[in-house]
Amino acid sequence: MNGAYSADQVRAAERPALDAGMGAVLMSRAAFGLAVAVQRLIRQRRGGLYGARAVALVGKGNNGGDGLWALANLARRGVAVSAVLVDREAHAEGLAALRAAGGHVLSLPGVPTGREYLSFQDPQSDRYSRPVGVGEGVEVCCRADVVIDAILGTGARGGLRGPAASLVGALALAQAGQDGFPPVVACDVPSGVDPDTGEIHGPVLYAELTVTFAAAKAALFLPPGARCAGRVEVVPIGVEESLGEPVLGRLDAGEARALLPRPSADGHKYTRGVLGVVAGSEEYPGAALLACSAALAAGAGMVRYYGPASVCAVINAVLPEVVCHSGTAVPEKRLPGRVQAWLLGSGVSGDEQLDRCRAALGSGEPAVVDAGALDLVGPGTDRPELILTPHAGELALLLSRLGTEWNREEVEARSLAALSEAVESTGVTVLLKGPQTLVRSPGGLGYSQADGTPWLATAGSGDVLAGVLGALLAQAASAEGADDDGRWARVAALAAVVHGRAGRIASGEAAGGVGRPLTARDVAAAVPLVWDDIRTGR
Ligand SMILES: NC(=O)C1=CN([C@@H]2O[C@H](COP(=O)(O)OP(=O)(O)OC[C@H]3O[C@@H](n4cnc5c(N)ncnc54)[C@H](OP(=O)(O)O)[C@@H]3O)[C@@H](O)[C@H]2O)[C@@H](O)CC1
Ligand SMILES: Nc1ncnc2c1ncn2[C@@H]1O[C@H](COP(=O)(O)OP(=O)(O)O)[C@@H](O)[C@H]1O
Ligand SMILES: [K+]
Repeated sequence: MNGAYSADQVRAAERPALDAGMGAVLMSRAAFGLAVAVQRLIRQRRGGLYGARAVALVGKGNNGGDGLWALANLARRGVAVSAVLVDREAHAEGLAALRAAGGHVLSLPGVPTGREYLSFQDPQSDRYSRPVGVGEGVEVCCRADVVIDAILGTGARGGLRGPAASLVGALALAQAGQDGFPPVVACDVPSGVDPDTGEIHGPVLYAELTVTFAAAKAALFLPPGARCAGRVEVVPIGVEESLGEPVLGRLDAGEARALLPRPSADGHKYTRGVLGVVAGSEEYPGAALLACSAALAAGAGMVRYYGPASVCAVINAVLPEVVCHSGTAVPEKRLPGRVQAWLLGSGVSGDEQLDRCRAALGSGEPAVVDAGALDLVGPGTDRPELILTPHAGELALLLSRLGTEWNREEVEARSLAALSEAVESTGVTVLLKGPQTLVRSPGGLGYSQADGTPWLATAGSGDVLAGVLGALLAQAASAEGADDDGRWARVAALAAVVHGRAGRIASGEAAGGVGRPLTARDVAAAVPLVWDDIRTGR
């Protein structure tokens, strides 16, 4: 499984090699991987390396060291390279290598002393270091074919400070306002992003590519930092065996393919999983229709729908396969008919539908708890087999109801903290929807999936996800074995894969297209195609 690791885990994995005096070897592997990725990017854009310009923003630590060694490598291949030092120290060997390869060294003014244009403090080679102000630093970057962001890596604490913050702030403005701003390649993690939480404090550049070493850092899987990282390429440096368990997993195509349920030769509809759906209402019948069609499309053996007679009529006019029950729920009683799992809450409104949700929750089967039913889950519920599916706004409301005030923006800025708080307070599994879908269950491994497309941000898309997850949950609950602690988070992550890939099929991106608008119905219709699409393990 693809996994993401904390800075401490990566440091611990590197420790034996560092103790054995192999620090320079690890750095040369990292820098070589970075240089190769930058060369590829330059070739794609210009056809060749000769005459190309690369600039690296260089911090004081080993992240800056990687950037300096990578520039030296690029210089030997004909690229005109410059380092902009943003701190008053820099990795000494990396700097010497860059100078030996003919690279230029520029340094920002040292802000704290108040002395203007303080040149880089290196007595042996001062003459090679040209002081530049922030404005010139920006110009140098704008003229480059690629900008390497090597200010901070796993040693970052808090947002960028001092001269680095001034330069990156000005560059971020240029990047936001200028079409021709060169692509940024982040070294290990985008500087200014917390490597463990993905939180952003202060200015940050949006990378087209992040070249990360040994393994992805957690920030590359976590919003909002992950949105600054672009494509992520992992460069092995020889310490991977010592990494242990990741803090966040990500199902790849091969794993998802192995997990997708398939009927056994002697299976029947009940062994394939019966899903009970309490969704929609007279006000929002569409949510029920979308959830039921997605559940059928994701392979449920049977879908039973519970709701008002008028919604049953709408559903059966379009989906005759669905078995509808329009009787009202008797408090404290089970709803009629056996099911293996529930989908509750998408588009529900009114007391009758909420009573049905309560009855279903009381039955003890696993359940997807969406939208209107989220209010029924309280602190200390302690049922990992309940999977909540809020988006950021709904999670903020849930957390506020549980006792800590959050708003949507805060959840988006600190999504891992918000998710963890919800899981710890309720004791249930939570899937947080968004460009990266995050999943966590009590005590279990978390997942971050990024399989979709922004075209999925369309009304009803969440109802389709809930339907897919309900069907996969019913199939998982009816399957024998596989009753480990991680199964609820895993099935939720799998649903995010199916939903995301169905979105990419519906938008044309899975077939190599640039993307086109889609409707939630298109996504539901594409769900069965995921079983084919994923077979090649792409
Ligand atoms: N170890 C290895 O073998 C390998 C490591 N590798 C590479 O090393 C990177 C980790 O290097 P690192 O540990 O030197 O930390 P790094 O991220 O460069 O920060 C350096 C210094 O910056 C400072 N600083 C902190 N926060 C700040 C802020 N907000 N704003 C401004 N300054 C701030 C802080 O200094 P302080 O402020 O505490 O004096 C800190 O000490 C890793 O990401 C990878 O690229 C690879 O080559 C593979 C082999
Ligand atoms: N920018 C994006 N990139 C990829 N997927 C997205 C993006 N924005 C939203 N999504 C996905 O689209 C779905 C939207 O769900 P939701 O917000 O509940 O919509 P609705 O309530 O309209 O059904 C979620 O599965 C979410 O992960
Ligand atoms: K960096």
